[in-house]
Amino acid sequence: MKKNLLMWDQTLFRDIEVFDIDYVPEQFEYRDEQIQELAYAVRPALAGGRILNTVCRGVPGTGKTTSVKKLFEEIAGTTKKIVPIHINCQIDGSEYAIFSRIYTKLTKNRQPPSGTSFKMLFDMIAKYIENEEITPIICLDDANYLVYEKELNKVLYALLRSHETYEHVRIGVIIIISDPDVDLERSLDARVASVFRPQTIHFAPYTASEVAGILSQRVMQGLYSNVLSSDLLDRIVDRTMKCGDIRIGLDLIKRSVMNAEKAARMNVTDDDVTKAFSISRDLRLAELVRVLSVDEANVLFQVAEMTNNTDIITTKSVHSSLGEKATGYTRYVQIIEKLDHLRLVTLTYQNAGNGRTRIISLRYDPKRVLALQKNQTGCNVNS
Ligand SMILES: Nc1ncnc2c1ncn2[C@@H]1O[C@H](COP(=O)(O)OP(=O)(O)OP(=O)(O)O)[C@@H](O)[C@H]1O
Repeated sequence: MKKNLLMWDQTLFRDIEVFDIDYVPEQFEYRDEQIQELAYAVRPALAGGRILNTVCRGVPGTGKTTSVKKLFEEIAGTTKKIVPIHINCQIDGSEYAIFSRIYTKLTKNRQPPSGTSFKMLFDMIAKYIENEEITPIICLDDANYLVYEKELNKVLYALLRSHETYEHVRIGVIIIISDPDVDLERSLDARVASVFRPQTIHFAPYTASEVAGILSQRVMQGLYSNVLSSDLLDRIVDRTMKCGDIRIGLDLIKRSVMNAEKAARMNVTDDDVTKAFSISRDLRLAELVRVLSVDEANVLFQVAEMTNNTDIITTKSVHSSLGEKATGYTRYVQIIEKLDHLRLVTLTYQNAGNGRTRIISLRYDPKRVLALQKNQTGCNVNS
């Protein structure tokens, strides 16, 4: 015990921040083509023209956010006339939240006065853009959440048709979608589709050698030499490929090294990686649970509880067992469908006596879901 405490300040990390999920790496390989395409879409705005609206598609952890952030850094260093704004739609998931964020970012931290209606908020943003003579480029990251919440059309309509009311306002849009099941064309209604004809940039999953390249670069930057052997790094690459998300690899390295530090060892062992994996493999699950609203989380945890004890779980049985935590049935159905979109549960129809009943199956081990319930407040898998 004493030894561990004394050794604690002898860190094995050269720079622990390089393993953070939102870290933007200096060296960013394998995505030159996509960044070129993004730059090509934005370039007309430098000459006072229109931006080519763009959709970036690819499963989680394929470098979409980082590519856009790289482009945004470059724009910010080149001109003050184009103002890039990155919005995380997992956090800002409604039209009002998105436009408040745009206002706050444009005006550098001024909050819209409380009670401001959407129309007033939009007017303040448009006037600011006209007065400053700027062109904002809005990146709606993880816009699939807006599709689930049926907010995407409203947001795009307001952004793309703004110049009809405000002559000098031009807003460029970059959308990032990480859910391969979202059919964007079918999600757009006709009045939006008529003005939104984006180009699509595809981000394919990384190959094993690309994952190895990215992770070993991060190891060199973030760890002292010999902390992680090349054999163990290979094992981590292997697990990352099986999970299909590079972020799991980054998290796994960080946790494995923290395990070694806790045991006051100078290097990572096989056991450190195994232990770390039992947590890192749930990275995505934990991220999803963390951003659920209280009502959504209540439904998910209820499904997990019932999965532990019941064979067949139906939409009706979950709703009635929620007791005083239950919302109205219409809202409840929206929640269940959202959990299905997020691939936390699967919904299937079953023809039962008086009409069609939906069966809910949890996609994860219920114990692993319920474990997140305990640390739901402040449950941050990055720390
Ligand atoms: N080519 C790369 N080189 C170095 N690091 C990378 C590369 N691609 C991704 N990463 C790292 O992987 C992590 C995830 O990348 P990023 O957030 O850009 O993916 P994403 O496709 O936007 O994922 P999501 O859809 O979940 O938002 C980040 O920490 C990023 O730094």
